[in-house]
Amino acid sequence: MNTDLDNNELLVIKFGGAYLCDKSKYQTLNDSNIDSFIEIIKHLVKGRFKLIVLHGAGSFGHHDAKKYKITSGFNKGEYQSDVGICKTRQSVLKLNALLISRLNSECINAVSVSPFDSWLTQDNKVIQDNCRHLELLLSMDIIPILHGDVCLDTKIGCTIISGDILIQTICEKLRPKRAIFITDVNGVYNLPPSSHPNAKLLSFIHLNENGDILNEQEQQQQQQFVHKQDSCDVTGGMEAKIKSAKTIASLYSVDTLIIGGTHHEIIQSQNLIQNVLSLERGTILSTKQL
Ligand SMILES: Nc1ncnc2c1ncn2[C@@H]1O[C@H](COP(=O)(O)OP(=O)(O)OP(=O)(O)O)[C@@H](O)[C@H]1O
Ligand SMILES: C=C(C)CCOP(=O)(O)O
Repeated sequence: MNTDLDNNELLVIKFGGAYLCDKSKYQTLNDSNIDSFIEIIKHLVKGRFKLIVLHGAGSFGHHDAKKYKITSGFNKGEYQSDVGICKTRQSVLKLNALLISRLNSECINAVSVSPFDSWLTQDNKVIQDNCRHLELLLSMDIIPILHGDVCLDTKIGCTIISGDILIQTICEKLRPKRAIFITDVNGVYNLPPSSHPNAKLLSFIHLNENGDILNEQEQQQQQQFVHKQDSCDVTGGMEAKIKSAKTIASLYSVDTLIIGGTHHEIIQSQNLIQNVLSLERGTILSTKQL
């Protein structure tokens, strides 16, 4: 079967758990943002983009993973990791099944491609992925839906693999036109926006090939970008997202956008980058001078 991809049509898009859920309340959805999730995907499909979609776990996963210390590795006696693995997976699969059933009911062909069965890490480094499955599904016009998940680890037994890490490997292997992170804030701010009402949105983070920030002001502010999250999160929050976005943009030369899910019109537009810059909504990370 011919699976040659026109990478110019491929978007890899991660919907954050903070956007889809209320992260502070166990297994609680954000219903209006789930409606928007469906609308955004519908429009992108209509716009003839090929899509790989990922979603975070939000309050369907982080709470269980934290309680059973899944990121500390397998320890049945001390952490009850055996119980924790089952509970965490049950939680995140609940969210995944719900999103897919909503998509399917809108006649969007989307299937679950859980990382748990096919990805492996060694001491938290990815050593096996399912990108070949993703390519085959794309050639069949089926949208693969991945999610942050429990991952078996050949050294420590088990860990959590975030959607922010999955998207890195996917971009490395499939080199899409663009990677998009959708979350509950407008983009990356110079200061944590929840505790700094006057924080400034950074529209463009210019990087060199090593992932170093080139714009002077943004470089100076780098240390202040993030703070410890208030919400329940085991995968590093915004800090991990910025790190992942920097890797994707610099090492794999894929222009990357971090944006709030309320900006539908921008996410769906063909002229995405220009709109983000001119309307000052969202943050673009790129090695090019845009
Ligand atoms: N400098 C910053 N710029 C933007 N957001 C920030 C910054 N520092 C901290 N944050 C916080 O990061 C949060 C989003 O990160 P988080 O990891 O929770 O998102 P997510 O990817 O949507 O969730 P999940 O990890 O469950 O998939 C925002 O709610 C925001 O308050
Ligand atoms: C906590 C679990 C199960 C996955 C976390 O994935 P993320 O929300 O994408 O960071």
